[in-house]
Amino acid sequence: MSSKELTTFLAWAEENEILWDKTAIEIKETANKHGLGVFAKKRLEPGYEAIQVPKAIVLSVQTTGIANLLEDDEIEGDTALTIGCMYELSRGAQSPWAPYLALLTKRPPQMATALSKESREMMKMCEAYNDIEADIKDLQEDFESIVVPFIEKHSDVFTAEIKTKFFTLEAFRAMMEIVSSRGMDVDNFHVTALVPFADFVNHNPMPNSDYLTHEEVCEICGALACEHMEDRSDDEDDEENEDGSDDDEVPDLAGDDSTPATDKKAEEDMEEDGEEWEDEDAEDDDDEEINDTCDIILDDEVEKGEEITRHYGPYPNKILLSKYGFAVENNPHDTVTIQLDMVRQAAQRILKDEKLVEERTAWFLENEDAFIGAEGDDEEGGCCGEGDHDHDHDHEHGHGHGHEHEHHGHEHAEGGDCCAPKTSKKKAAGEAEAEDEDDEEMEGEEEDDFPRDIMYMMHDGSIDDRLLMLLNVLFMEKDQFAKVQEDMEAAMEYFNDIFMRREQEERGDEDEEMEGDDEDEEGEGHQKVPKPELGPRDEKSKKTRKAVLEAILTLIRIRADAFGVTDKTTAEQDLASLKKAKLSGPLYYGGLCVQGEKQILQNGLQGYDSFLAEL
Ligand SMILES: C[S@@+](CC[C@H](N)C(=O)[O-])C[C@H]1O[C@@H](n2cnc3c(N)ncnc32)[C@H](O)[C@@H]1O
Repeated sequence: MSSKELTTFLAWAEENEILWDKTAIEIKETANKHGLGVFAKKRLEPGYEAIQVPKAIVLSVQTTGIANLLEDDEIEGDTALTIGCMYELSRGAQSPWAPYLALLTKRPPQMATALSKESREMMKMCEAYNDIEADIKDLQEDFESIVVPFIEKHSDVFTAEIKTKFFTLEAFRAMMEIVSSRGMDVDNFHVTALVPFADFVNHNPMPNSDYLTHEEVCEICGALACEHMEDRSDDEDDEENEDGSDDDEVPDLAGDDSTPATDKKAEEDMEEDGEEWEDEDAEDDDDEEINDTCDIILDDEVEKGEEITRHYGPYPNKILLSKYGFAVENNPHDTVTIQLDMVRQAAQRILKDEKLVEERTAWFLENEDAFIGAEGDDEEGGCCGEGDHDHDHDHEHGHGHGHEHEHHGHEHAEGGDCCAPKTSKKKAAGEAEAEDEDDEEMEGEEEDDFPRDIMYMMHDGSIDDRLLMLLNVLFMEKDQFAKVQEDMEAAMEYFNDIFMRREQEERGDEDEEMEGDDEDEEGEGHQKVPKPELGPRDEKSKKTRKAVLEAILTLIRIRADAFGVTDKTTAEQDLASLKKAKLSGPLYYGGLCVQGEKQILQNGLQGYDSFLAEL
C-alpha cells in the first residue's frame, strides 16, 4: 500500500528524526489482514536496530499541547492520553503530530465494542463478553464524568465548534480505541504514549523483535539525567546517612559523572542476568551516549520480505480482544476464571455441609498469604499490573481493571502488562521480561491488590495454586485440618507436598521439555531441575486427592454451565467450524475467545479425569 497518508507520515517521521533504514525496513499492508505492519526489505541480523523513535516525538500526556490542563485537573491514564490526542487532532495542521494522526484516523482499528449488540451476544459463552460490555459502559461514563466537564471548564480552548466536531462521544470512542490498541509504555515520565512508527509493529506469539526503552528517567522533566534527579539522589543520600543504611540498588541515572553510559542492549542483558548497576568502573569505560529513544531491535535473523513482529505481552484472549481487537488461536496465556462462589457450590454439592465449606473457605482466605510465600515466587512469574492497559475503572477485566493476577504459584493468570518497558532500557514487551517485572511489581505491591474471590484455570486446563490449596483445605480430613490450623509450619509442609506431587503427576518430563522449548528455542538457560523423590501417598492423602479431583471436575462443569458451554461438539470441532464460517475481525476473534475457553475446560476435564482414573 502506498496511500497519501502513509507517504506523508513517512516524510514527517524522517523530519522528526525517527530512524530507520529505508533500504531495509518498510511499512506496508499485511497479507493476513492485521492492518499495516513493518517488513524487512532485506535479510537482517539479530541485534539490528530496526526503528529508533526519539522520545521527544512520542505523543503522551506530557507532550500534548494541553499537558498542563490535564495535569491541573488530575486526569490520568488512557483517558488523559485520549483527550490529549483528540486535542491534537482538533488542531489540524497546527499539531506537531498532524500527519501521524491523519494516518491513524484514516485506518481506525476494528474493535469488538463496535460490533452490533447481536454480534456481541455471540460472545456470551465466554468471559470476553462482560469485558466488552464493561468497556462500552466505562467509555460512556468516562465521557460524561471526565471529558465533558473538562472541555466545559476550558471553554476558551475547546470552542463550541471544536466541541461539536472533535469532542463527541463517538470521537472519544474512536480515539480511545486508537490509544488502547497502540499505546506503549515509554517511561515513568511519559507513561503510556503513542510511539510513531514503532507502533506499526504487529503482535506475534513467536516474535522476532523486542521493544526497548529506558524507563528510569526523571519523573519531573523526563530527562535521563538532570538536576531534579541530582537533588533527589542527594536527598536519598541524606536519608541513607540518617538511618545508616545504604541498600538502594536502583540504578542512578542522574547527572553524576559516573552515570553509566551503556548501550541499550547491554543494559537489557544486565537486567536479564539479574545484575544491578554495580560495576561503575565498567560503566565508566563505556563512552557511548545513551540514546533516549524507543527502539525496535531484532532478536532473530529476519529474511527479506518477512514481517518484523513483537510480543504485546502474555495476555489472555479476553484482554487481547478488549484492548487490541484480536485474539490468538491456541493462546498459551489464555485462562478461564473460576469464581469463589463456584468453588463453594462444587464443595457443597459433594460435602453437603454448608458450615464446613464456609468455615474452611474463611480460614483459607484469612491465612493463604502466610503459606503462599514459601511457594509463591515460582518459575513462571507471569502476572503484572497491566500497565499500558490501564484506564480508570475497576471492573474485573482488562483495562487496568482488576483482572489481576495470580501471583501465586505456577499458574499465574492474566498476564498483566508486559507492554510495559520495565526498568531501564529493558524489553517492553515479551514474556521473559514480563516475568522479571512481575517479580519486581509483586515486591512492592500490596497483598490485597488482587481479587481474592477469583481463581483460574490455565491454558492446559490445570487449576491455579490458590484453587488447588483451597480445594485441599475443603476436602482434607478433619484431623488434618485441625493440624494445619494449629501449626503454620505443618500447613506449609502440607502444601509443599501437594505442589511437588503436582509437578510430578500433572507435568510429565515431556511437558517440561516442551515448556523449555517454548521459552527458549535454543534450549539455553533452561536447566532441568532434578525432581525430589516423593513416597507413595498414604490412604488419607489418597482419599483427599480423590475428593479434590472430583471437586475439580464438578467445578469445571459448573463453570461450563454458567456460560452455556456444552460438550455437544469438541473445542477442536468448534475451531474448524469457526474457520469455515469465514468471519473476520473482532467477530472471528470473539469466536476464538469462546473456542479458547471451551478448550481450557475440555483440557481440564480430560486431564483431571485421567488423574482420577490413575489414582
Ligand atoms: C499497535 S497496532 C499495530 C499496527 C496496525 N496493524 C496498524 O495497521 O496500524 C495494533 C493493532 O494491529 C492489529 N494487530 C496486531 N497484531 C495482530 C495480530 N497478531 N493479529 C491480528 N491483528 C493484529 C490489531 O488491529 C491491533 O489493534
